[in-house]
Amino acid sequence: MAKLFRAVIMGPPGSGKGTISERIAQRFGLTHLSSGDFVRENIAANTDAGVLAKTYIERGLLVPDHVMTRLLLPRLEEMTRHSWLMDGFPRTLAQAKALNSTCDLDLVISLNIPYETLKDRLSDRWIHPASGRVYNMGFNPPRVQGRDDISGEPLIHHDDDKPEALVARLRQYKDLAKPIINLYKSKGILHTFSGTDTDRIWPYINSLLSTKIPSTSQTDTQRIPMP
Ligand SMILES: Nc1ncnc2c1ncn2[C@@H]1O[C@H](COP(=O)(O)OP(=O)(O)OP(=O)(O)O)[C@@H](O)[C@H]1O
Ligand SMILES: Nc1nc2c(ncn2[C@@H]2O[C@H](COP(=O)(O)OP(=O)(O)O)[C@@H](O)[C@H]2O)c(=O)[nH]1
Repeated sequence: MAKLFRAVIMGPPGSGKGTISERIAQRFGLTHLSSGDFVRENIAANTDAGVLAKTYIERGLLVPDHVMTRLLLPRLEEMTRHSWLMDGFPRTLAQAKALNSTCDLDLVISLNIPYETLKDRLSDRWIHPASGRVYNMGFNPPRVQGRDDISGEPLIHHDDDKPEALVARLRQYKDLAKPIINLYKSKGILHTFSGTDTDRIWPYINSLLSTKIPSTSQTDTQRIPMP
């Protein structure tokens, strides 16, 4: 069997983690794991961890580390036969250390996007809450305005994505991400990409991954929903 590939994508809110993760998943056959989607699935399924997580999300807070690690790490341990890309985790140094003790990461992508760009993108971000599908009125608009392409259900705009909330979210990201980025830098697995357009950053990420992911694993792996 080809060597498995494990990667993490980091970046501030609106930096394109979800958009780029989808492209990577399609191009390289990695399973895209999103911590936010996973939390939402647990909330919908009313699991103990989901019920607890909801109380934090409703207050606009991060879910505590012990809840996140309890939710995610057992799932990762089960994914022994799949290459994956994790989006949204780790968000704290404690989470990064817990992840370290579960698996050896091959690569970390860090997105470095100017504040003005984030502000513009998020003020135009529309989400289908049930699936987590994301649209942007200029960049990837839905086929029917205000409606999800697949389900036809209404799209929503999060209060969190308004410019007033963004400054605080960005500050929190910077504070929490700094030690994580330093950790991955010291391990020699950090790759940072800067710019204002996903379409311009993508070719660099694509060529980096082409050198790292053996071609056999690109065909051996398949996309599966998270167990
Ligand atoms: N690794 C994590 N640690 C703590 N809380 C998390 C983590 N991942 C997700 N969450 C919780 O789930 C919520 C939704 O996560 P998700 O990543 O979808 O959206 P977000 O925080 O708006 O991020 P972004 O704007 O970067 O896409 C977060 O706001 C947070 O409360
Ligand atoms: N205008 C524009 N919007 C983009 C670009 N890349 C992503 N987006 C949109 O910006 C928003 C944030 O992207 P997303 O992938 O959700 O970022 P995340 O918060 O880091 O996961 C979404 O509405 C995307 O559709 C880009 O290059 N230009």
